[in-house]
Amino acid sequence: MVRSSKKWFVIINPTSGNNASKKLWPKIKGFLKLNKFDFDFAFTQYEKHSIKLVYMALELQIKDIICIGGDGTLHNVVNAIMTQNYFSSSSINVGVIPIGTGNDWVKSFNIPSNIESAINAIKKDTISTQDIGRFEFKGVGTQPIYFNNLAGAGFDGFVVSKVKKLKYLGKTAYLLGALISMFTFKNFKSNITIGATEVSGKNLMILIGLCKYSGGGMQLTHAPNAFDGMLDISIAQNLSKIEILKNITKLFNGKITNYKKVKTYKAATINVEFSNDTPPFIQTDGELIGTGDFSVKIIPKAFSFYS
Ligand SMILES: Nc1ncnc2c1ncn2[C@@H]1O[C@H](COP(=O)(O)OP(=O)(O)OP(=O)(O)O)[C@@H](O)[C@H]1O
Repeated sequence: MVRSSKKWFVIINPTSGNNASKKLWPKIKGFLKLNKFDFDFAFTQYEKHSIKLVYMALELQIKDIICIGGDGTLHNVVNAIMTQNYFSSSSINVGVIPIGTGNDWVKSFNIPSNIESAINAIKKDTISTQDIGRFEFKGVGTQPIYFNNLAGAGFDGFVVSKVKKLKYLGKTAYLLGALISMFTFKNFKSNITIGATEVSGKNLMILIGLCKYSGGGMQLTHAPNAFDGMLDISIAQNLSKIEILKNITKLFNGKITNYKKVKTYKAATINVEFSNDTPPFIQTDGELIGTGDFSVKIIPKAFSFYS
């Protein structure tokens, strides 16, 4: 049950799910009131605005946040939680009503996509606390970026750069993005250090996962576990276009990690240096973040959510 003294802050990204959040907000607001949630709310007005909104809620001592949007909105909420100085990150609790295009993170935890069921799940007051990835570009002095689902460099980042323009198509945007990218993407050279293991060579993509699904339901890492204090890493080596096409269904059923040119690892850290003149795109939780040499380390049990 929702504790009567609890105050909530609801963040709505009106653009997520092809503007579905905006359309559905009156209905969601009605359900929240019906279920006696005591809440304030705000719409995001620009990219990453949810970071400021979370800071604002925490300043008002509101530690229970409801995030209405897709993976990108949740990613920004997580980044706010990991960079604020008001409370320990794991003492802030986030409920998610998933109204995005991919909605990948919620799938790992069976958080319902139906609005009423998602609210009922939050009402149960059951909290889980998962690990978070801390991504940092090397030598450029930019702030770390935190991710709660998966980071990817190479083909994966390239697909995300294409998907942005295709999101009006809904979930098929990711598959179509992968097919389009296949023809133009070029494999890249890199030196990778995973824990104490060094791997050099030409690769299609490097995936660093915490949870099971990304790219609109693809399963690209071998044994992801968001609670084991480890990164679940896949390196897809020098696959040709034909090999990508032949294996495309395996991207969705989890069997891609059995393919001979896909190597999997578990480690608490990874360092990646690119030797191409044009290093590949990188994405975290489906958000394109740029390109360059980077490192990632795990932060165990840092993010709490209603499960
Ligand atoms: N008012 C706004 N105008 C434009 N962009 C916004 C606004 N508010 C948030 N955003 C941006 O919208 C982007 C996409 O949001 P989100 O990922 O939640 O939806 P989606 O792309 O439909 O879903 P998914 O990531 O699950 O496929 C995020 O990068 C976020 O920073």
